[in-house]
Amino acid sequence: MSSSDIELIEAQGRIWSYSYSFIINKCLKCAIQLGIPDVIHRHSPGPTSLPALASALHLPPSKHDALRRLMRLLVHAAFFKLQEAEDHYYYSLTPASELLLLPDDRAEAEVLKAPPVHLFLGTDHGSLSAWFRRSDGAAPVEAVLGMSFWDAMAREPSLMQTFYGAMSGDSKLVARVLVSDCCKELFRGVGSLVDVGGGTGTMAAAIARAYPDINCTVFELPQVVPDSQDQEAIIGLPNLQFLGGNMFQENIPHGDALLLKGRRQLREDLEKMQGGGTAVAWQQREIRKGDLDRHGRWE
Ligand SMILES: C[S@@+](CC[C@H](N)C(=O)[O-])C[C@H]1O[C@@H](n2cnc3c(N)ncnc32)[C@H](O)[C@@H]1O
Repeated sequence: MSSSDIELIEAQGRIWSYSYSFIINKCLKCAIQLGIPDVIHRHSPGPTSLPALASALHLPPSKHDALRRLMRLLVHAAFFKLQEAEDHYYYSLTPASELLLLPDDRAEAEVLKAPPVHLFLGTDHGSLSAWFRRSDGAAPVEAVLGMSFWDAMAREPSLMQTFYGAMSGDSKLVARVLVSDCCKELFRGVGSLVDVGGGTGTMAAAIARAYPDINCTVFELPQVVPDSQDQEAIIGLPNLQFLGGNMFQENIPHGDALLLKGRRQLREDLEKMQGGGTAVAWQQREIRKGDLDRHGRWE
């Protein structure tokens, strides 16, 4: 085989691989909808055999082999662990599938929560090629919904509750690391902090609680900001307040530190928009979740 053939085979494989990458998304959604993580969890501490899994899921025998294949793919994607013994398959959870357990089954239900996967898995975001042909400035999701994602969500209270609940769960985990001793240095000299797009205030509340001398502000879309009585009831910290506003239309309040959790692109957009001379000075300290991911510590 010539070297150009090898290149062609590799190129073909790449196309197949990316064309089929939607399968993992579909299989993950399917596993969540069938309740596979919860069934395996209830069988623990031992792993769950394939027949036990199929029977607990009430699947017809004609689908047992398809279940084995579904699990094989999800094992490959590290959502489950596989043990094989005497031609039998046994499955157990991994940290990723533990996060997918229903709240009642989750050991740390209050602390950990999966990202709102069901909102995104299998979602039809419309045709990206059609979006490229549009001359207006709408984001792809706006082109499909006819409004921003946030406005669409504001019309569906249950969706809002799910989304912000999940974001808050995610923040609890990150906040636990952020206020631990290893990150103390980050807060030295900070007298005020603004959590931009800070959701329902979980992260800012954790910081305000750990550092009573830091004055924390959550800057959020007005529809997300709880009313003042609720703020008192939910959080009740003297050094934490909410401010409603749109960061793309209004100045972000001044703070010694700006927190943009895990939002690199947003940070770049804001840098462009704010230019110089506004409330935000970008030499101010930032706390970025991505930095923790890359280096295992905060910069
Ligand atoms: C992905 S969520 C992150 C929430 C929170 N920072 C966290 O990490 O859990 C993005 C947040 O940005 C807020 N947001 C979106 N557009 C905004 C805007 N124009 N001005 C202020 N906040 C905005 C949303 O309401 C949402 O809470």
